[in-house]
Amino acid sequence: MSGDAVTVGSGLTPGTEGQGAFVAASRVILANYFSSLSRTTQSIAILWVLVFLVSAVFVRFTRLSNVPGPFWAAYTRLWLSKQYYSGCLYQKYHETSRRWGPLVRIAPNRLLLADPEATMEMLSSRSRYERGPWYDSFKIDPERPNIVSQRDRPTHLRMRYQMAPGYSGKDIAGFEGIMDTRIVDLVDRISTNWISRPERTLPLDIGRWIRHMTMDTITHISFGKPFGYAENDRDIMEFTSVMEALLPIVLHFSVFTELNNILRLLAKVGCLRRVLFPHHTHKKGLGRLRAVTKNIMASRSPPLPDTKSDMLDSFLKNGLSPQEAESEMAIGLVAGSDTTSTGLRATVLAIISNPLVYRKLQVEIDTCIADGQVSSPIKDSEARKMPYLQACIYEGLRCHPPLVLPRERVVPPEGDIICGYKIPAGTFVGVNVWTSQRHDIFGEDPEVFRPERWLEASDEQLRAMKKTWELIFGHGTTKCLGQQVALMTMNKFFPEVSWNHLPNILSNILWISVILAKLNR
Ligand code: HEM
Repeated sequence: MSGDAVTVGSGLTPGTEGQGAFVAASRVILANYFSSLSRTTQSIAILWVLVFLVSAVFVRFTRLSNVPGPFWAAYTRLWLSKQYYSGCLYQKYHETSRRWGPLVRIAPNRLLLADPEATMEMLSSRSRYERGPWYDSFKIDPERPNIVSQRDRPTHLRMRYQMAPGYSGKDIAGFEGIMDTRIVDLVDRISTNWISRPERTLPLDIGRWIRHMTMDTITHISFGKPFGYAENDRDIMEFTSVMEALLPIVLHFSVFTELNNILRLLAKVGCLRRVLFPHHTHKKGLGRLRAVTKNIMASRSPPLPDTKSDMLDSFLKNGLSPQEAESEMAIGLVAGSDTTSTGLRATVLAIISNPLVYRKLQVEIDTCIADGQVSSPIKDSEARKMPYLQACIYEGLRCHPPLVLPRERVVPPEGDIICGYKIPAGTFVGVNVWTSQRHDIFGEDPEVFRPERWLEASDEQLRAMKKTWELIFGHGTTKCLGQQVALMTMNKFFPEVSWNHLPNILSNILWISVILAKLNR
C-alpha cells in the first residue's frame, strides 16, 4: 500500500512538491508586496506587530495567569473565534470545561464558568456584576438598546417592569386559549395533510412544523393574530433564514466587541445605517418585521383599550415609546422562537428515541384521559400535575438547553473570588449552561436522557436539581421573561400530539425529518 501512496503535487492537490512550490510562490509574493511598501509603512507595520506581541505576552502573565485554560486562549481571542466558527460552540465549551475545570480562561480577558452555585451568585439580583459589551452585538437599533442588549441596570429594570405584564400573559386577552388554538391547529394540519398511506409516503419535517407553530404562537400573542407560518407552510418575511444567516456574524461581533462601536459610528451615516441595521425599507428579516409593527401601530387609533389585548398594546400602555415597541417586538420574536422550538424538537427526539420513556409517557397520558383528569385541549394546570410528563420536559431541556451562549458579565470594581481563583475587576465571565446541566447534582449519569431521575430524587436533591435546572432560563434580574410561554407550549404539545395518535406518524417520520434537516443544513 505504501508503494502506491505517491503524492503528486500539482494544481490544488496538497502534495509535498505542490506545497514546496506554493511556499516558494508565497514567499515571492510577500517579498514583492513588502518591497512595494514605503519604508515608513513597513516600520509602522513591524511596530504594530511588536506592540501586539508584547502586550499579548504582558496580559498573558499579568492578568488571570492563575486560571487554567487552553494555551493560545491566553494570548489571543482567535482561539475563541475558532470555537464560535466551529458551529458547535456548546460542545467545544463542554470539552473545554471538562478538561480544564469549572473556571477556564478562554481568551486574554475572558473566563468561562460552569459551576452552578457560582453562576447563580454571579447572576443574582444583589450581585454587582453587570452585563458586558458581549451584549452590544444584540442591538437592533444602534442608538436604543433593547431589553436583551440593555446594559444599564436601572434602565433595564424599568424596561422589565414595563414589559413583564405582556410576557407573563397578565395583559393578554385569552392567553392560554392562544396556545390551545396554535397547538390544535398544528395537530389538525398534520392529521389532515401528512398521514402516509400504503401507496404514498409523506415525509413530514416535524422540526419545520414545530418552528411554524412557535412563530405563530409568539406572533399571535404579540399582535393579536398569527402571521400564518403554518397556514402558508412558509418562512414568512424570511425571518428564520435571515436569523440563521446573521447569527454567526453577530456571534463574531460578540468576540471582537470593538466592532460594535465601529458599527455604531458608521450607522450615524443614514445610508450606512440602512445597510448595517434592520431597517423599515428591508424586504425581509427583522427590518421587515419593524415595518410591519410600525404599520400595525399606525392602524390602531388611540386611545389604547383599557381591557386586555395583545403584547404590543401592553407595551405601549405601560409606557414604551412606539420606537421602543418596534425593537422590542422584534427582539421578543428572536428571543422566543428559536429557543422554544429547539427545546421542543430536542425533547421530542429524546422521547421518541427512547421506547421505554415513550411508552411510560403514553400510559400516563392515556390514564389521565381515561380517568377524566384532563380537559381537551389540556389545561396548563392539568399538565403540571402529570409527573412523568413534567419529568420528560425537565430532562429534555436539561439534556439540550436551547440557549447556550455565554452572556458575559463584567467583574465589579472590587474584584472577586470565583471557584477559589482571585479575579481582577473588569474581567468578562461567561456562563456554560451545557456543562452546568451535566453537574453531578443530577446523579452519576448526567449525560443520559433519563426522566426517572426527577422522580427518584430525595426532596433535598430534587430542590437542588431544580435550582440548577432553572439556570437554563437565566437567573436574577435578567431571567427569561418568556419562560411561562415556553413551558406552557411544551406542557400542551406532548399530551395533544399523543391523544391524536400522532406518535405513529412521528415515529415513522421523525428520522426522515432529522435526516432531511441534516441534509438541508
Ligand atoms: C425554552 C425556551 C427559552 C429559553 C431556554 C430561554 C432562555 C433565556 C435566557 C437564558 C435568558 C437570559 C438572558 C441573559 O442572561 O441576559 C432569556 C432572556 C429573555 N427571554 Fe427567554 N428563553 C426561552 C423562551 C423565551 C420566550 C418564548 C420568550 C418570549 C415570548 C423569551 C423572551 C425573553 C426575553 C424578552 C428575555 C430578556 C430578559 C431580560 O433581559 O430582562 N424567551 N431567555
